[in-house]
Formats: sequence, C-alpha cells, structure tokens
Amino acid sequence: MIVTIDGVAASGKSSVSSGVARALGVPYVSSGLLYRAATLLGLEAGLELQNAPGLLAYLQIHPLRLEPLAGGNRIWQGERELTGELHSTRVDAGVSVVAALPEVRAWVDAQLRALPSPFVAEGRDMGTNVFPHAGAKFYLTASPHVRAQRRAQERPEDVPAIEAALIRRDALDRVQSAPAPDAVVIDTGPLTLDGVIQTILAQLPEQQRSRPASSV
Ligand SMILES: Nc1ncnc2c1ncn2[C@@H]1O[C@H](COP(=O)(O)OP(=O)(O)O)[C@@H](O)[C@H]1O
Ligand SMILES: Nc1ccn([C@H]2C[C@H](O)[C@@H](COP(=O)(O)OP(=O)(O)O)O2)c(=O)n1
Repeated sequence: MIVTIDGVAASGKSSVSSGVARALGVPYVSSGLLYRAATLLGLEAGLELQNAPGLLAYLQIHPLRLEPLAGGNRIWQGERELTGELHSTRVDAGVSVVAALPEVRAWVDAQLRALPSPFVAEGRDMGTNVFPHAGAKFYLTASPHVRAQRRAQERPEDVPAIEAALIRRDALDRVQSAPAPDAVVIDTGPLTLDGVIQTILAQLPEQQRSRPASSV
C-alpha cells in the first residue's frame, strides 16, 4: 500500500512521514529532496533555474539517486552525497522556480513511480498527481507563524524572515499544492509531532497498522 502525506512547507511532512513509516516498517519517500537536489545542481552549474532543457540535460549526465529509508532519505550524485546541502537558505529560495517546470516535474514523477511499494510518500502532489490511487491520503497544514517558529530551530534566520520566506514559497508552490479531494486534512498547529503521527496511524486500515516493524 502507498500512504501519501502532502502539505505546505514546514508543516511537518518529512518528520511525520518518517514516524509513520517507522511504525509501519516501510520506507518513506521525500519527493521534495529531488526538487531540492535538482536546484542545487542547477545553482552549482551556474544555470538559469528557469532553463528546463539545460537543467534536464545536466541531470541526464549527472543522474541523481534517491535512497528512501524510514529513518531519513539520502540523495546521491554518483559517489557524492548531497543530502546535507539541500536545506540551505539558497536552495529554499530557488527550489520553487525549479519545481514549477513541467519537464522537471515529469522527471521527478518518473523516478517516484519506479519505486517499489509499499512506502509513505511525502510532498505536494503525491495524493493528487503522482499516486492518485494511494490507499490513504493526508494533508498537513499549520499557520505560517507556527511553521516559521518550527523552522527557526533549523535555519540561521529569525522567525519574521523565515515566515516571510514561507509565505512567498506557499504562493509560488500553490499550483501543485492543493489537497487531494479524498485526503484527510490535519492542522498540525495544536498537535505535537507524535500527536500527528498517532492521528494518521489511527486512520489507516487495520491490516496496515498491524504490520510488524522491519529494519528499514
Ligand atoms: N506537530 C509538530 N509540533 C512541533 N514541531 C513539529 C511538528 N511537526 C514538525 N515539527 C518540527 O518542525 C520542523 C519542520 O518539520 P519538517 O518535517 O521538516 O517539515 P516539512 O517536511 O513539511 O518541511 C522540524 O524541526 C520538525 O521537528
Ligand atoms: N511533490 C513535490 C515536493 C516538493 N515540491 C517543491 C515545493 C517546495 O518549495 C520544494 C521543496 O519541498 P520540500 O518538501 O523538500 O520542503 P518544504 O517542506 O517545502 O520546506 O519542492 C513540489 O513542488 N512537489
């Protein structure tokens, strides 16, 4: 079975997906990391981020490999691990431009659809576009201020600067970020991380919840 967890930036998608995936004993798949890695490579290559043909040609020559694990996803370009470089302010600022390119979206979607299920997939359009037949779909929200306060633990900027950047990115990502009509929408603002994870686990079909945890 595929479980999708979509939502706005810093709503808790990757932390929640990791917790749900661990409980189910399956990997989780971070689609955002592929957009982030494409952005990093485009910036490093000095490409205009709107230049879809140039970016795709570069990605064909330097393919990326996503390693989905329950504990955290890793991403590689050959022997080089990019994971630790993907959550910088510079990548945050450029990634929405890259994610708006239909050619790049098709490239990401093809990689995701080639992955063997079961898994938990997180991003923006997992439940709408990439895995519309997923067995369970969730969509996480929280106010920009709550999200900025959370992100401030991980970024050097202060809360107002992070909040402004999140609002800007919400607007740029809006097209692909609508919840699936059959997704359960969860406001994570009043909940702890574990509270969100338990809310999702409680709504999964019984046979899914009782899967023994494996060592993924
Ligand atoms: N319900 C929650 N309560 C408090 N902090 C949370 C909650 N959900 C996520 N966080 C924290 O907020 C930050 C952003 O979460 P993350 O999983 O990276 O979000 P996303 O993948 O949507 O960008 C992380 O530091 C995470 O630990
Ligand atoms: N399925 C997806 C996943 C991410 N994106 C875009 C939107 C976001 O701005 C970036 C980065 O997404 P990611 O989930 O890694 O990060 P945030 O939670 O937004 O901080 O990629 C997308 O358009 N579609």
